[in-house]
Amino acid sequence: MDRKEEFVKAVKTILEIIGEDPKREGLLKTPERVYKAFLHLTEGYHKDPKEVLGEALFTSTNDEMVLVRDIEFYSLCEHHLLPIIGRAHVAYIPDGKVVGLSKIPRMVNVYARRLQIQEQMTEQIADALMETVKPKGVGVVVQARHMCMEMRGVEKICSTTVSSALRGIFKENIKTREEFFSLINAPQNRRF
Ligand SMILES: Nc1nc2c(ncn2[C@@H]2O[C@H](COP(=O)(O)OP(=O)(O)OP(=O)(O)O)[C@@H](O)[C@H]2O)c(=O)[nH]1
Ligand SMILES: [Zn+2]
Repeated sequence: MDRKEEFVKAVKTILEIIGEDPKREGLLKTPERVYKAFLHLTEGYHKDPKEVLGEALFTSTNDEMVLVRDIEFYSLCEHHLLPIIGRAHVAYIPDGKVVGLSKIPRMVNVYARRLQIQEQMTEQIADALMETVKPKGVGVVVQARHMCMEMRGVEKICSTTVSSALRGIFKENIKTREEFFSLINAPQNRRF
C-alpha cells in the first residue's frame, strides 16, 4: 500500500469511528479530498523558507525600517490539527541588503503550512529573516484565532492571541521597538 492509500484508509477509519458510513454517496470521495487538502495545508514541509528569501536579495543603502503588515495566513495547530487563522506583521532594518517584498509573505506561508504553535512560528519567521537577509534587526508580530479555542475546548470566540519576536536592534533599541509597534497599530497604515 502506498502512502496515499494508507491515508485514504485512515480517513475511512475515522469516518467509521465518528459514526459515519464511508460508503454513502456523499462520502465516497471524501478520504481522497482530505488527502489532497492535507497535502496542501502541510506543503511547507517540502519547502525551505531560507531558500525562498534567498531568491531575491538586492544590494541597497536603505537603512530605514521596512514593514510588511497584515500578511494573512492559515495554519494548523499541532495539538488538535484545527485551523489557526491570523495575520503576521514583519519588519526589518536593512544592513546593505533588502529582500524582494513578496518573498516575506511567501516565507510566512512556508511556516504556516506546517503543524504549528503560534509562538514557534513567530520565532521561525524572525530567525529566517535574520539569517538570510542579515539585517540590523527584525520584528515580528503575529495575531491569530485558534479554532481549537473557539470550536471546542474553552470556546472563547472573541479571543485573539498575540505573539512577538524581536531580534537585533528591535530588541536592543527602545525607539526602534516603539516605531515598529506604532507602525503596526497606526490606523492610517490600515489598508487603503
Ligand atoms: N502556547 C500555545 N498553545 C496552543 C497553541 N495552539 C493550541 N494551544 C494550546 O495547547 C494546549 C493543549 O493542552 P492539553 O490540555 O494537552 O489539550 P486539551 O485537553 O485539548 O486542552 P483544552 O484546549 O484546554 O481543552 C491547549 O491549552 C491549547 O489552547 C499555540 O499556538 N500556542
Ligand atoms: Zn489546538
